Amino acid sequence: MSVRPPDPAGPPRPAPSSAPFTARVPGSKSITNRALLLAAAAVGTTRLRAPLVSDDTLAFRTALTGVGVRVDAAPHDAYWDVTGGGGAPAGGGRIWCADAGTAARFLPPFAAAGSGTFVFDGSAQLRARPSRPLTDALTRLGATVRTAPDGSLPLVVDAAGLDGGGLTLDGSLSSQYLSGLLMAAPLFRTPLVVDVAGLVSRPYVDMTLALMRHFGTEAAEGPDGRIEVRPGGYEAADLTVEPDASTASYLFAAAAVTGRTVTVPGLGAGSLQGDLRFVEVLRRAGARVEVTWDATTVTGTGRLRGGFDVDMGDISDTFMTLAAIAPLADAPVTIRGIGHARLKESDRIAVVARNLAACGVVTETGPDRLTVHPGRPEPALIACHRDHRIAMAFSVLGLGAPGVLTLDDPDCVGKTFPGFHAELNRLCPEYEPPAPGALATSGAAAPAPHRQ
Ligand SMILES: O=C(O)C1=C[C@@H](OP(=O)(O)O)[C@@H](O)[C@H](O)C1
Ligand SMILES: C=C(OP(=O)(O)O)C(=O)O
Repeated sequence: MSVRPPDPAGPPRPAPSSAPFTARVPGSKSITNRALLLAAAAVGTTRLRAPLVSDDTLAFRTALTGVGVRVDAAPHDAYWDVTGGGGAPAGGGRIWCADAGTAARFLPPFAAAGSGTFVFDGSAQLRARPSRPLTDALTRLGATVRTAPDGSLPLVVDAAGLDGGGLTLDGSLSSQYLSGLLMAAPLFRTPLVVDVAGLVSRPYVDMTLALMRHFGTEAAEGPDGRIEVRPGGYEAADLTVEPDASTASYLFAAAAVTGRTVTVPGLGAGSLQGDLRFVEVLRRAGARVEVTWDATTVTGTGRLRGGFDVDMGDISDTFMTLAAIAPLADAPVTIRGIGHARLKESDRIAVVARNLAACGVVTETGPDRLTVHPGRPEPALIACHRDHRIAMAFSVLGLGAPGVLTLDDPDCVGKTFPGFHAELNRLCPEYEPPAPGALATSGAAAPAPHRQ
């Protein structure tokens, strides 16, 4: 990736176009992977329109086809037809989760409700992420689960169906354990009642419950917060996947930083995704935001207002988008409630702080917070740590500080948005996408630095 610095000898760079830009944001990873699972468990064939096609969803789809689920893709992946088995998988298999947290947390409960021996593994990055709350919960429900000594991947599930019962679950590290258990629960022999403590990322659980309802199963949530799911299974139900709200955050932030107008159709007040609330944070930073039922538009001023403190615990995938552009604000910005973001593709608080420090920007961190001070970024090599969101967030910072930033691994965006660099270039022609294969991934042979 590269942003051409203005050439002092050349003609002045034209001001950013004020014409509204309609962004092409690919489908939601979280909706695609939930819908794949629910359709795989359902009776009948579900047409999943506009699915996300990226590393995480292809890993999830391959995992399901590997255990006997049929997925027929239309030309150019306009839709996937998923023919469910009307229950949990039988016969066992080896399941490669790659880097996908959703695969590692949603598929073991689904398998445990079936029969056979299932072996789950993933990349070194995924192995480093915690699974213990989920594997402990499955064991308490009667499953036979073997894990690495720290409770994480690789794990082996000897499945023979599951009874439900009462369960207390620690939700403070990730909400994905709860989502995985809830989606599998209609396939259990008896009702499951879950009492969850310290839940982070709550909007993702609401998305889980809404999609379960779409596929025909209603979970009951009591006033005490307990969630009950009765046996019953799922029915096929066609679905159009919304654009991904976390992905849209980079294009909205680019609008805020460069003074452009960006509209994302298909993503509005009717969205299932909590991460759309990121636009409220941009509003606090001075951008104009319009949310209709089915579209969202952000218009930037080219200047960012700081001096605020925001809890992003429910929408932590978007905290890096704010943190990376925060040096361009006129006063410090503090982001709180994001301790669990240390357990994702990278320790995101530490990695953001180190990359901002490399740019000469002052930050302060705590176990679950980050403060970013204003500063003009200096030339730096951004260490992505194979984290797609670090790469995308710092690319947007580069728009506000032309000529100074280099990503060590631009291709890691493929986890959720393979076309990211091309789309940012379509919005901001001054942004030069990296040439394919021009850069090595981190950890491989020394990358040829790519200047922004
Ligand atoms: O359920 C989901 O689809 C997700 C939940 C969130 O994880 P945590 O619950 O671990 O915060 C989010 O970060 C992840 O990208 C997707
Ligand atoms: C945390 C993320 O992914 P996952 O947990 O699904 O691997 C993410 O996409 O930012």
